[in-house]
Amino acid sequence: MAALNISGLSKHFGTTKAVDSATLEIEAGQFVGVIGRSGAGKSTLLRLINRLIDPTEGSVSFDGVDITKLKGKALRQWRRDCAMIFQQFNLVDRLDVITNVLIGRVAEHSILSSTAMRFSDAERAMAAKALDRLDMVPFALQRAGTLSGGQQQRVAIARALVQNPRIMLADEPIASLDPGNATRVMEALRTINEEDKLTVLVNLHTLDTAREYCGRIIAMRQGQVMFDGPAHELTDAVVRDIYGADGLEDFNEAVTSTSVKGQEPVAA
Ligand SMILES: Nc1ncnc2c1ncn2[C@@H]1O[C@H](COP(=O)(O)OP(=O)(O)OP(=O)(O)O)[C@@H](O)[C@H]1O
Repeated sequence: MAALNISGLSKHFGTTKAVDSATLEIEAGQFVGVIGRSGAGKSTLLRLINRLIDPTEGSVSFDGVDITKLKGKALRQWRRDCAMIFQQFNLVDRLDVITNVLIGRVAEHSILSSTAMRFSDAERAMAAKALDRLDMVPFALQRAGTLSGGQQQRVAIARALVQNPRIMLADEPIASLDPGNATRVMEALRTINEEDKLTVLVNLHTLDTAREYCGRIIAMRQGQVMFDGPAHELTDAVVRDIYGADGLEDFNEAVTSTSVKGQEPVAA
């Protein structure tokens, strides 16, 4: 049985079908890229999986458990199992890096101990190990707000790792980064996928990145899954079929637009 089974999943916002009857099976340990233009439904799909939102129709199950039906403690446990990386990192700028990573452990604590930021030595060791995997130990005591975007995203990945997740979801994790930092973040996700055999589902605007890192690509358009297969099968011709003549240019434009935040694109 696949680790993640998505069946007839839909989410409507008024008349907008953000996700429209998606059916997907994702095996444990896969590195899956979800691509599509802005508004295609990629974020909504991830938010349905981690239960930030509830579906209009359909189900999502993980290892045979229907997570769309979870409530209370079981739902909180699922949110811990299902780590989420966001485009804007969501770190606490004024706190140092190691404390931001330890926030990934807060769900394991009582309200009192988490408010007081009391963490065990074992948890501190876990946070240090996660930072080490992301080459961020030298920054452990620096305030998160002083780091570059790429460094902040690596801290966010470390924070996700200390949750001991069973699946990692990343919603456009490199959309705000220059190409060099984008590569480091994607490499970090790849290493985690390979070493921990952790299933990674990552939303991407850029086709080239998806082809380079993701063994499997899911292409969405207007809420629907238009392609689901190995990266090498998503040829330029298939992209044109799905997205029309402008499809490739759109995705290439997305590559350029991610690289303009004050930095020149790095030559290939
Ligand atoms: N909370 C909401 N209320 C109303 N409409 C929404 C809401 N969330 C998403 N939508 C709509 O659902 C559609 C899919 O949005 P979604 O954010 O999932 O797309 P996306 O592919 O992730 O786009 P982007 O790359 O811009 O993040 C869009 O038309 C969007 O406007």
